[in-house]
Amino acid sequence: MSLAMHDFLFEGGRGPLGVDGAAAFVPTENTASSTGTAVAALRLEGIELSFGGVSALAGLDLSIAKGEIRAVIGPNGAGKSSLVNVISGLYRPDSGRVWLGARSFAQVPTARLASLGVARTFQNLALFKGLSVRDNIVLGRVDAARSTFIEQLVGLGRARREREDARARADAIIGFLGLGAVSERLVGELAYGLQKRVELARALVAAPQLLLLDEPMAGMTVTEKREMANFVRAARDEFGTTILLIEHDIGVVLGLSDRVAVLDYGRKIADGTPAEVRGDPAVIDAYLGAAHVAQSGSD
Ligand SMILES: Nc1ncnc2c1ncn2[C@@H]1O[C@H](COP(=O)(O)OP(=O)(O)OP(=O)(O)O)[C@@H](O)[C@H]1O
Repeated sequence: MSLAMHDFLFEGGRGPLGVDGAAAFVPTENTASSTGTAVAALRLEGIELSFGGVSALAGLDLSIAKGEIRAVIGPNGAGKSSLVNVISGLYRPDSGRVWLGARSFAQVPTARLASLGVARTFQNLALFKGLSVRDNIVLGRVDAARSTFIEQLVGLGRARREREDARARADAIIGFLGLGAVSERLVGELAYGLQKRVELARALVAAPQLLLLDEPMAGMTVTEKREMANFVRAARDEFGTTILLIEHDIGVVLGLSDRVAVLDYGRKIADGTPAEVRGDPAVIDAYLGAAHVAQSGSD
């Protein structure tokens, strides 16, 4: 991809999580490294969340550096989805804070996610099955539009420019993710693996700085998983997108991620590079032990 195309697609560094954008905010203590210089793209601080008597997240700390592919894994019920829902503001933690760049929240404002530079995909597809691939992807950009409802209704000025921009960006993402041949097809007619790719496209078209991928490879064939892993890596490499990956397929996670955090009963029991996590006895006990290996092998 040319630099011009990159700049066109992703306004890297100018958004709320970007280096330039960070200057617009009040200085904070949100540092990702011991040198105290880098601001993490995302940092969770002491997140507690429970449902009735059930603790879903128990004092969770987690940080993601800019441009990192960061996986969170763990057995069923470990708290992975709760984590994504806290980051995207669907759940308000009982205590703790979520830092997006230099801004911190007790509860992330879901309605402002796009303007905060955050996009997500869902465990179960959340696409409009009766619309074309292209229209679904355009809608991902429209979510990030700044024009008012009246401007959009009248279709003039800023709203018209945003619509043209959304179409152009959708075309570029369609090319980037190899969806050109199916761009006019209805999403509901596509194979499941392709639908998941459309969902990735819809998230990427908003030019997010932080992308939350909730089980992006669930239900895919081995080939589809490999393709999806390549696209996720390409998105990070080309656009510098920071990625939080929730995924059950350990092979995919270890091959794709820079760092892996392992949850069990809402607690982080390990955190490190794929090689470190793979050899951690606590992880082997809690998750990669014989029972879990057998179970994940049957997915
Ligand atoms: N909305 C909810 N209401 C009640 N309990 C919930 C809710 N969401 C999560 N929980 C509970 O919180 C705990 C963590 O669940 P969560 O879905 O976050 O785990 P998970 O790691 O995503 O699991 P899975 O891999 O099966 O999707 C579980 O005990 C679950 O039953």
